[in-house]
Amino acid sequence: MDMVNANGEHVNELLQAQAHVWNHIFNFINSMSLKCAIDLGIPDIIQNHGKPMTITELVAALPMLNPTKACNIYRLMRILVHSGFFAQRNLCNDAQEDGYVLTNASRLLLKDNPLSVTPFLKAMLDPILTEPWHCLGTWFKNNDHTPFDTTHGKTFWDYAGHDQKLNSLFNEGMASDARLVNSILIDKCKKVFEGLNSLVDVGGGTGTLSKAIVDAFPHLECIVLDLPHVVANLQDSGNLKYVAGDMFKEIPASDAILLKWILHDWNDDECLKILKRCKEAISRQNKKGGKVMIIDMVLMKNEKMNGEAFNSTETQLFFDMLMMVLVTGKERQEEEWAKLFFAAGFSNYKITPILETESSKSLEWIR
Ligand SMILES: C[S@@+](CC[C@H](N)C(=O)[O-])C[C@H]1O[C@@H](n2cnc3c(N)ncnc32)[C@H](O)[C@@H]1O
Ligand SMILES: O=c1cc(-c2ccc(O)c(O)c2)oc2c(O)c(O)ccc12
Repeated sequence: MDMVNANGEHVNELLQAQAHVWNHIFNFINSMSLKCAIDLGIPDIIQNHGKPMTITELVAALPMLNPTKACNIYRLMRILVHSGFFAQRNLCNDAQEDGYVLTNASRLLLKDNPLSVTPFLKAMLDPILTEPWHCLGTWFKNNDHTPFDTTHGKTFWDYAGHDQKLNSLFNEGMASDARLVNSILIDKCKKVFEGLNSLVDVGGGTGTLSKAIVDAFPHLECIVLDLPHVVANLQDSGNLKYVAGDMFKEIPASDAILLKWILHDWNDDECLKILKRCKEAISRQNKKGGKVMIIDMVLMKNEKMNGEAFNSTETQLFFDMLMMVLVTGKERQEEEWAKLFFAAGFSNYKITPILETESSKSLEWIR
């Protein structure tokens, strides 16, 4: 029944609006509850238990747990069951107890899972990366390039270059996410690598994708170009070489260039500079031209955003805001990508969707 209050407002609509606001105020609690479970090592403890784990067994297995806090672990597990990171199974024992089990989501958080997203979670939820969100409003009124700059007084990249904790957290986070994409990428996009003799993975990080590529294409000479603090101490192996450099200054000559999650870090002018350096590198190697392979997100069209694809829309918009807060980048719709490519002098492009929230673009540049 739709009650109307003394002010003539529809109470149900008011309560729904308040619930919507509360949900958005407290959304961060899901992220921080998950981070707490990782900090306590709960997914691995349940995995190592080998069968559904009762709350009593879980509490007993938590290292360094202050006994006075033990009574609150069930509350943490309750919200994580609700958000789909754990489930409960009846043990069918005399006490008819329930035990916690992992779900597909928490299996991706196990330390030994090669596709583990835990490094990525730790990077994204580290205070260095979450603090800038408090400066977003201030940033809209100041002259800083990013809220990250407002918070830390330097760019995300400069900070990573001087803070080993952020550097390793971020590089491991990218590597863990890259592992998830690599197998899909090499299976689905094998053709783009065929016929190439050389490839530069620009901003290739610690080389997770490049290692997978040279394993799949042993004849390919591959260079990972990244900032000195990223590739320092990384050893060349076989036809994979690490080069410290700045993609805005020079990119080693090559048949092809790979840009995975690079251009979304940068504004349009910066992207044009990167793409022009890519063209120079290819032109030095092969006068007939070559290709730039871009693995990045293609934002869905506005009308689709308001349509059925709610979850992937929200993920895409999360990344777009992340790029606004941490770096000078943005996520782009196809029209925005096309405008960039043609402004950089490329003659055409082809988009090959890889994942629901991301697509790869293989740029063909013919002189
Ligand atoms: C979002 S990460 C992507 C890493 C990797 N391509 C991947 O997909 O996992 C962006 C990368 O660009 C690198 N980068 C930033 N500025 C750079 C520059 N001026 N020259 C070369 N690499 C740079 C960073 O160090 C980082 O490794
Ligand atoms: O937190 C980050 C996450 C990502 C990221 C991770 C998985 C994806 O599938 C993706 O498309 C982007 O990219 C970043 C980045 O590019 C930065 O420069 C700084 C931070 C991040």
